[in-house]
Amino acid sequence: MASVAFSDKYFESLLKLTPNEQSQANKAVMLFQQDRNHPSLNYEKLPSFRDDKVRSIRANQDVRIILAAAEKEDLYLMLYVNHHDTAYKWAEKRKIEINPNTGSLQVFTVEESALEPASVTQEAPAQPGLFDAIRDRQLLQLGVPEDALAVVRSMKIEADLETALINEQIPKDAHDGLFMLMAGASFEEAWNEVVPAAPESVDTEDFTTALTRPESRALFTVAENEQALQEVLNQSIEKWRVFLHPAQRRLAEGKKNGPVRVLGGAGTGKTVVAMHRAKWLANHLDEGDGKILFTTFTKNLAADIQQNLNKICSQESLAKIEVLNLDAWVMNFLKKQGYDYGLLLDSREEKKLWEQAYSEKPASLDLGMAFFQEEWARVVQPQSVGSVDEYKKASRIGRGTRLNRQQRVEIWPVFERYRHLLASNYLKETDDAYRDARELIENKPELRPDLAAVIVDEAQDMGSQAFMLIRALVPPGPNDLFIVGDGHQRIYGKNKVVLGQCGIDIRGRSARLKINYRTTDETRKMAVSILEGVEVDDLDGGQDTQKFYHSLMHGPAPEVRCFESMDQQAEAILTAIKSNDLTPEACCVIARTRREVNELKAALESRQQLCHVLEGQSAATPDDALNLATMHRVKGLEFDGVFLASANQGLVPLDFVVNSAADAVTCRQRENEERALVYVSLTRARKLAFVFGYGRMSEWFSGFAD
Ligand SMILES: Nc1ncnc2c1ncn2[C@@H]1O[C@H](COP(=O)(O)OP(=O)(O)OP(=O)(O)O)[C@@H](O)[C@H]1O
Repeated sequence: MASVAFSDKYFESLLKLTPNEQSQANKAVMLFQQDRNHPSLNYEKLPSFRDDKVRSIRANQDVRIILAAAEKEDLYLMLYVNHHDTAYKWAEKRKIEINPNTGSLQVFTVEESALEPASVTQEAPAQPGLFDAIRDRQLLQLGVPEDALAVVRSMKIEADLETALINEQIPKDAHDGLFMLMAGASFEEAWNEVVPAAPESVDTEDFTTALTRPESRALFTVAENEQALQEVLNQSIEKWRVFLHPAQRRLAEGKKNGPVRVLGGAGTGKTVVAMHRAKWLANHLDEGDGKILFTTFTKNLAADIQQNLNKICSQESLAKIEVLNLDAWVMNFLKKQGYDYGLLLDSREEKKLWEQAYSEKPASLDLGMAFFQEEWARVVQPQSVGSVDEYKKASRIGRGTRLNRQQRVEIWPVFERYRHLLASNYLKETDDAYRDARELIENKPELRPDLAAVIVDEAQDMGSQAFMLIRALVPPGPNDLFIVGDGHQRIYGKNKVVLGQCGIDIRGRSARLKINYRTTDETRKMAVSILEGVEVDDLDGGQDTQKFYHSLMHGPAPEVRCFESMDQQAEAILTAIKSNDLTPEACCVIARTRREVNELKAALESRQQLCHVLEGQSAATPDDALNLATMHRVKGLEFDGVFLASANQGLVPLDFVVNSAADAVTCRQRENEERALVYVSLTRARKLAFVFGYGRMSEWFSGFAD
């Protein structure tokens, strides 16, 4: 029986047809797989098609499917579907080839006269080309098809590269390398990134082998038999939409020799990769290997991930994956061992305990309560300091207030009292619970949960105790840990973790994702500019960078406006939703504090706008209701339209948080976290972002205001 493969473009075009036409197209493909010469299909090659392999079949009287045939291999690649004239026009200029250098399957347009590319700028001929410094041979090595060399050579400005991609004059995999060159990478850097496993030899007639390469699988889904074909056609729209980029696929699939760390800016598909990794592991685990724990920092994100996994995994795979935020996992585990403590999660209760402990402070030292809380969170807890002797020796690198040994001895009773208060109230901080669970497992290996692998999302918000526990959960070995995170999005005041110091050795197994699939480049740029100057870590003691982080989508730059009052701001939000053809339920109004969210809600409701505040694990947004949330709550989510609202002085950054820091170093850390919150908020936008304020606009946006 024939094998059928579908390109991403095929699904993209299929989704634009009516449901009836989609189902007719699906039926035609099913019939084609059984009997390609069935008379109703009218399988034919038109003389106007440039590529000899391109054919068409009928889905109904008007709709045509364009495909490429590798008849010797009984393999057919569905490329495009549309109404008759549009489909044929599309087919005329298409070429489908196996790239002789990279081995990937490429689909691209060849213009009538390749030397006269339609898309390039009309700049003066004297202007240098974007890729003048690169030889033809190098361009070919990066996967540029020979037929596209002329187009590449005629590119003068950044927009030319993008137009060529949009017009499909260069294949997607070749675009990646060209983009890196344009952004300043050397040829070697670009080549290592986009062709990390160059094939030794390529048979340009062997389509079956070409389809197995990650570069091709980023574009094609293969169905080898009838059942597989049914599955592909019946799968959810979400699945049709996401074709893993080769860089994502390489991470998600295959055996790894130990812990893997994946970094990447917002929207680069880290969670998607982590989910596909879970799926791959579940499909490749042997009987009796144990389960996969997929864990995150927040409960809400775990719930979202479970929902999305349900869409991409079979029931059998799902049964092998447990999705739970780490706090919940650790408390379940400890309760089963008879642990009698609750987690201290209520900040008011925490404050009460600190006020009592603070009474132990020596009168001779002028240190505020905030100092003790920070010292506890950044020194005592992460290093498991349990006695005054240990505290005398503890590392205080990065702390802004100096303390000599004698002073450490003098203030230790405050921490001792705090610990005592926790114990007498049957409370533990999360770090204590992580440590207790780890020690239990280390002392009694038979208690170690039956896990084959742990996948960690939002790793930047987890501290060293969390990672030491995670390390203890699975024995070191192949496929053990898969960790994804982004230091730019650290918003919960945690110390930077150094994985190597938690026994997690990621050397040689780390990667960085660079393409933002969610946000337009204009919004992304504004979000990144807020973080300018902030040093961001790579979770392992080094520095992260946003070099080559980009987005392929474009739109207007976020509109920044300051109004006279909250009321005017609310009115402007509603006007912007209407005038930009957005629906309220696909938008979110994001503010820094819960109180501000409530004020916005009142102002919007007084204008008869139904509102839906996202809190905890909220139910689905009702039709016509506008989402509202705090900056913390939108982590991991996405919306068509995002309103970063009440971006006023005093609120962004939140004065109270920044100014209550005990010293200059902590003050800077907190300000950086406030910047990260803005970065997270803006990068939730799929189509449009707005930054609105009233009274006095935040200084961070004064440069953008009109
Ligand atoms: N290869 C891809 N093709 C198309 N869409 C993709 C691809 N990878 C990811 N996406 C989409 O991009 C969006 C962002 O993905 P995801 O949430 O995994 O990113 P992330 O890096 O975890 O983001 P953040 O750190 O901001 O939460 C999602 O809508 C996802 O479906």
